[in-house]
Amino acid sequence: MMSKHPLSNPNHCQSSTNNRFSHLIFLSNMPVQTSSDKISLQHPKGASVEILLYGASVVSWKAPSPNDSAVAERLFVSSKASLDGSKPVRGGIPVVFPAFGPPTHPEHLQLPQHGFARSYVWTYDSTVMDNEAGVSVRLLLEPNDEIKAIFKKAFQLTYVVTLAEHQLSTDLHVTNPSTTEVIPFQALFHTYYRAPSADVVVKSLAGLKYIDKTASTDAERSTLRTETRSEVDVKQYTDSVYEDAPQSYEVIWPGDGLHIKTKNLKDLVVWNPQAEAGSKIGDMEDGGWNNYVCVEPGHVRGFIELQPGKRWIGQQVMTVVGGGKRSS
Ligand SMILES: O=P(O)(O)OC[C@H]1O[C@@H](O)[C@H](O)[C@@H](O)[C@@H]1O
Repeated sequence: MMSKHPLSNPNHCQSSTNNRFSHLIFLSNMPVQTSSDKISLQHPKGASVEILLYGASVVSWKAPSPNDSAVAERLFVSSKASLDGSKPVRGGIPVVFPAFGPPTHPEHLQLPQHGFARSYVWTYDSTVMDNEAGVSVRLLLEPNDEIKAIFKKAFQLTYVVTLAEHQLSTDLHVTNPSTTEVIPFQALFHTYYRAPSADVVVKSLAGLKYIDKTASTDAERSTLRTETRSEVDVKQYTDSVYEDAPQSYEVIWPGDGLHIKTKNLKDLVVWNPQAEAGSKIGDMEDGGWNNYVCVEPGHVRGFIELQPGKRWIGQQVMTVVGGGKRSS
């Protein structure tokens, strides 16, 4: 019996659908395609997603606008990004775990910047949902010998990517299989939205405390400031970490926009290097900073201490609202 709405039931698979017509439609559209290095999801109303197994990196999200149904790419990936697994992808949605930025926790000191989740090959686990409401897949990352050499904790990471008509959700599940040890970690979705950086603003940050990582001294970088702007722009080099944020934001520019909702991701990073810092990034295309804003929900101020046997889930839900339509 199908008692739940399909989107609320992640175990509702194509094989269990009782609608033989939608089954036929989905078979002909091939909603989930997997290859040795990539997973592609296709929604019948035109949206699509591509996920590299390397880093579980979402490298494309195309979705129609509710205004005019025109399907457009919603994410920015630098034309100089390496997509061959040789380094983390410059763009899309890299997964940051278990450390944000240069590692600071004593148990993270051997980790690279932003941790290791974005630079190892994940495995495709299953298709968790495949119906008219959405298409969803699950990927897994468990410790391999290289990870064990730099991070001593047992863990399992599960990543669920769900595509709906105007919406993309990413859920990171961190499981602690140990019976004795705690896992200290930070996590963040490093989402690069394709948007004109001269015009885009991020709303719902006024009144929040934040640190400004562009400041020139350590003392200034760690000073807690208060955001006074109701619309935060990135016309200048911006690298701000907001804490205890409302977990509901708008990223808007003339004619288009997105709404972002998160769970268990109390902090928000807004980053755009502009030419000042962007020209020093080797895999950033020339002028690439004009074409995106990173709005990155995470838990990065302080650490989550995941107790033995427990699971933590962090989620971001991104919805295209188009121009002229704003959530309240
Ligand atoms: O070059 P990376 O490691 O992908 O990091 C890019 C940026 O990522 C942001 O999340 C950080 O706040 C910035 O400080 C950093 O420069």
